[in-house]
Amino acid sequence: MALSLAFKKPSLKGSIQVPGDKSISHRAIMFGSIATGTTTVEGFLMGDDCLSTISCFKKLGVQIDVTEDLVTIQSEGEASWKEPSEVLDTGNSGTTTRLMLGLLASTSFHSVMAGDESIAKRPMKRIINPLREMGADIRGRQDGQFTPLAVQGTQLKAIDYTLPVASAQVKSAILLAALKADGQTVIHEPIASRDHTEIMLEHFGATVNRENHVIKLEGGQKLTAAHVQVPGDISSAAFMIGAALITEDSKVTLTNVGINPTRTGILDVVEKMGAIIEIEEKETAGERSADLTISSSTLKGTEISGDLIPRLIDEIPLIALIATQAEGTTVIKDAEELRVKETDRIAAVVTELSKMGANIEATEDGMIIHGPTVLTGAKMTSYGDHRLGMMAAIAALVATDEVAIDDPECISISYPNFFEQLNLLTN
Ligand SMILES: O=C(O)C1=C[C@@H](OP(=O)(O)O)[C@@H](O)[C@H](O)C1
Ligand SMILES: C=C(OP(=O)(O)O)C(=O)O
Repeated sequence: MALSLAFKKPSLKGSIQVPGDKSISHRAIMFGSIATGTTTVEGFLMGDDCLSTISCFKKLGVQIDVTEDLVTIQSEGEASWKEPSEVLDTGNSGTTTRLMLGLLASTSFHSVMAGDESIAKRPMKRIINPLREMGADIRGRQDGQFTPLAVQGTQLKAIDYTLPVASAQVKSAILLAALKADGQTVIHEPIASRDHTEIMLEHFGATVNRENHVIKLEGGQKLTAAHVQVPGDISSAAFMIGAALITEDSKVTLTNVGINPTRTGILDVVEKMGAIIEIEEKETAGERSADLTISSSTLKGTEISGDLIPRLIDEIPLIALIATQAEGTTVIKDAEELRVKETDRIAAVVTELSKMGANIEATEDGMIIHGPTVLTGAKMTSYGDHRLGMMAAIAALVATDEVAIDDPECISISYPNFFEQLNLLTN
């Protein structure tokens, strides 16, 4: 159902707590299902993607209870998992699909995994190639490049592997498979990607050796249940950061936002563009978090490339939008990974922002944006991609006319109360 947004150049004021981090929420369910005992998760993201992860592990026989404030996982470890009689449906979630492959590959049973039409187009051989080197038996379309994927679990062996792409999903799938592999697995990561898996392995009692972009994990380690405190998702917070920056007379506080350094590229970039942003770090039991206070700012263009890209990969649609309001040129390079997310996010961002009058052009591995430009109303397509839907909604705040979004429901993939919170800040 389409949604029409017509803001009257609003200012944003107030304080909100964005929903829990999607990457950490996925991993809390996975590790709670691997560990022996009762794991509790506070601040879990009740978004579609993370609910897909819960659904898949319930089909493996893991007991998972969900209330508004707490998710409780009771498991006797991977050995207690049951061979699923149903297809494991991963919905729209690349993280669920790819990390589960690492776990299913080392079980003692057969399983089949499939997702939605977006997942069916996303590359899986980047995961299956290293898992096959470990001895995994995985079949799928085009020799395992695409779902549906059939996995015959087996005993795996350790590998020494250099990641061909800066992907935390590839790294994490190998680490999860390595937990039950014979020997020590070594992963070389030329460019750092988010390290939530490494942190959570240690949180659940495993020993992980990390130095100079090399990660070593001994197989056979047992994990023990734990409590997980999930901070707010900085990838969701990014949209509210951008909203405050590009509107006039705004001041917004986002409480308890995760500031894991492998995820804070967005903060580095907006500060370099001239953003007025206060960061007050909090004491937490889990990963680092902070209260962020963002005020309307005059922004200037910048260049975003190299090692910075994996630290803000999901924020690039939002960054492209704020670049349309910045003085000068913004160049985004080395971001070819965007072409294999839920959509081809380079093509989609350029097409959609161009509809609103943005001066933006696509390159093979990124985009170039000239600003500032006045954005007009338009009929925006989300392509079923939550981050495109949110980009369109934030763009509507500064558009001269009404903005229609074709599938606003897709935003619940990662931010189920997005419109509720946006309305709270604009009223
Ligand atoms: O490991 C994760 O939780 C994620 C890793 C990233 O994907 P890649 O690892 O494919 O870059 C990111 O785009 C995704 O939203 C979540
Ligand atoms: C790409 C994303 O997630 P996933 O890879 O889990 O689908 C995202 O959240 O932008």
